[in-house]
Amino acid sequence: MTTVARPPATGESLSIQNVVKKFGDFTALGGVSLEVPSGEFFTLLGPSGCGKTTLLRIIAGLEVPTEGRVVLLGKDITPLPANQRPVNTVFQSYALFPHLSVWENIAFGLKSRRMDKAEVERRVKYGLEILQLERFKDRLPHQLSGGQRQRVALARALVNEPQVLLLDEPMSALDAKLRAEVQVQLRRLQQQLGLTFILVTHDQDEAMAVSDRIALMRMGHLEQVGTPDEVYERPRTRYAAEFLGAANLIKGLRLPMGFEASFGKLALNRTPPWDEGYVAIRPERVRLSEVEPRQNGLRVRVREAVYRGAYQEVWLETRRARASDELRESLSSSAMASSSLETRRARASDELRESLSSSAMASSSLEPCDIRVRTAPHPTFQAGQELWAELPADALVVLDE
Ligand SMILES: Nc1ncnc2c1ncn2[C@@H]1O[C@H](COP(=O)(O)OP(=O)(O)OP(=O)(O)O)[C@@H](O)[C@H]1O
Repeated sequence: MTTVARPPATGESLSIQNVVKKFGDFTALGGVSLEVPSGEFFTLLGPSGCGKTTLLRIIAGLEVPTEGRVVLLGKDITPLPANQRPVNTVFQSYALFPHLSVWENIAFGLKSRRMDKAEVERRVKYGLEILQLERFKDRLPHQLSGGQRQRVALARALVNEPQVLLLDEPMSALDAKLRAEVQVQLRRLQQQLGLTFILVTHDQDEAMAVSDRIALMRMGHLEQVGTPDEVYERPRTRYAAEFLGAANLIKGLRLPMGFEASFGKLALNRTPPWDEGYVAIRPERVRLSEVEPRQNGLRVRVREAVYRGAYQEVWLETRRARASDELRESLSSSAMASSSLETRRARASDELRESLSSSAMASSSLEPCDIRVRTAPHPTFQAGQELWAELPADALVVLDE
């Protein structure tokens, strides 16, 4: 790819100020505020229907906000129609003209703006070069692969020299392998050009791979905004922890020096803001060993271990989870003789009581808890194996809600 000097960051930004969007009685965006510095790759991430496309369309000028403003480089662009904004959008469908060649597709918008012929030539040549499309310039869209079509759509948007490029799920039509390639190209292109890119996606891997910052959206609100590692390593809520990869969510009670879960006490690095709530730990942060760790060690039993090539996924049952499973089993067995039922019920509930490490716990709503671990593929673990699991304090994230 051609090397183009990245312009110095101006520090000026796209500013979304208190944007509300209502469709009749339905509130699609409930007061969203955001600052995106120039030259940033910013991603709106969230599940279907959370409002990310609506926000993108408001930035593009394709939708009018019910309340709030969109300010670009210090100028309020809220009243400007789409074609007068220094913003271009690449859509999911690419929307190429099937009867026009690659060259003509890229030139189309420029020509319709009655741009000088020499300038059209210069810009199309630049677009073909930056997206490595020179060899395909005379082909029709149906003679291109999905990835090549996607690059034509990008070139067509870039030749308009927008200040902000909006990307609405531009990779969703590509297969997984090609998508990963295009992600790398897109990131490299954005860094070369130093343009502001705003991407909409529901794919968390994609968001992590390309973005400087991610805004995780939930039902018309921003749940959390941060760099990929901030949102992954330090999710603030259960929703954020679960949306960005797998997480063990452990419910418990605040103690003066930590936290008490159904299976025992854990040291934390931060005092929880609640009396009863959740901490999270990523499966790859749990350590397994034969020897008791110095801190935050749990005696566990392997419920299931699945070999996945590059890693191994292990489900562990904690002592409390096991005791309560046994209790449930013994209570639900109708075939048992009533005398033996009484004995077993008494034994199981004794075990359960024993495993409750505090009296506060007995009255709380703490659920038994399995721990999911992602670890090296070897040595392989076996179902039934007894082990120690360490939940390091620095990997336990106290969730606010
Ligand atoms: N023109 C419209 N009229 C009524 N409701 C709409 C309109 N456009 C969007 N909505 C609703 O607003 C909500 C947000 O839609 P939006 O398209 O922004 O979601 P999204 O997060 O981009 O989802 P997806 O990933 O499925 O595209 C949805 O519940 C949708 O049904």
